[in-house]
Amino acid sequence: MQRFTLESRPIPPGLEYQVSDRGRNPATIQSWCYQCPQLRKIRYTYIDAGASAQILNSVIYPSHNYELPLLGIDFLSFGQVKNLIVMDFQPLFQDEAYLKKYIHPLQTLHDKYPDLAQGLEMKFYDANQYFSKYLLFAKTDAETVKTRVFEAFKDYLNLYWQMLVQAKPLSDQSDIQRIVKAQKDYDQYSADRDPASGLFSSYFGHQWSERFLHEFLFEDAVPLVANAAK
Ligand SMILES: C=CC1=C(C)/C(=C/c2[nH]c(/C=C3N=C(/C=C4\NC(=O)C(C)=C4C=C)C(C)=C\3CCC(=O)O)c(CCC(=O)O)c2C)NC1=O
Repeated sequence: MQRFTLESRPIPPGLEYQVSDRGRNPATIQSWCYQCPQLRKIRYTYIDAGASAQILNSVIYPSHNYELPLLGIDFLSFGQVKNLIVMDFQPLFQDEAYLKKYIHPLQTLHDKYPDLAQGLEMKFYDANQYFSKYLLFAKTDAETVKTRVFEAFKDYLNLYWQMLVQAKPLSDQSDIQRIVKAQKDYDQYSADRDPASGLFSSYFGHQWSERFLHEFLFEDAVPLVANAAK
C-alpha cells in the first residue's frame, strides 16, 4: 500500500468469503485482491479452520509488460504440527538467460535460510516447471515459523520489489503476447494440479471449489471438462 498505488481488483460474488461448518472446526476462507500499473493481480487467501488448519496462499502476477517471475507463497499449518512453508519467485521460462536475470539474484537469500530450504521432493508439481532452484520449501516446527518465516518472507518480498523497480517494461507487442501466454499457461498448469481442491471441496463443497479455482485463483485456466469437450 505504501509502495504502490493499489486499487481493489474485483473478486466474483460469493467467492470473497465463505463459511463452512462441515469440518471438525468451523472454517472460513477469505480473499483479497489488488492491482496497480506494474502488478496486474495481487491475490491473498486465508483459510482459518482454528487449530485444524491455518493457511495463507498468495500469488503476485506482474503486468503483461513485465517478464518477471510470479511471487508465489503457500504457508500451511495443519493441527499445529504439520507446517509446510513454500515461497518462490516462480519462473515463467526456464532458459539460461531468464534464470540468470531473474532467479540467480535469489541465491543469497536462499542460502541465508538453509532451515527453510530443505530440498523436499514434490508430489503434485514438477519442481522443474514454474519453480526455481532457490525456492524455500520446508516442513518445519512452530518455533521456526515464528522466528524465521516472517524474516524470509520480508526478504523475498523486498527483493521482488527491487527487481520490479529495476525491470524494463516490454514494449514490443510480440514480447508482451509471449508473457500473456506464459502467465496463462501457469494458471492452466496450477489449476490442473492444485493440491488444495480436495481440501476446498471438503470444507466448502465441490461446486464452490470449482468456481473458486477457475473464477478466482486461476481465472485464465480453462476447466478440464471444457478442454475435454474440445
Ligand atoms: C488458496 C489456494 C491454495 C491452497 C490453500 C493450497 C494448499 C496446498 N498446497 C499444498 C502443497 C504445495 N504447495 C506448493 C507451492 C505453491 N502452491 C501455491 O499455490 C503457490 C502459489 C505455490 C508456490 C510457492 C508446493 C511446492 C507444495 C508441495 C506440493 C508437492 O509435493 O508437489 C498442499 C498439500 C499439502 C500436503 O502435502 O498435505 C495444499 C493443501 N494451494 C493453493 O493453491
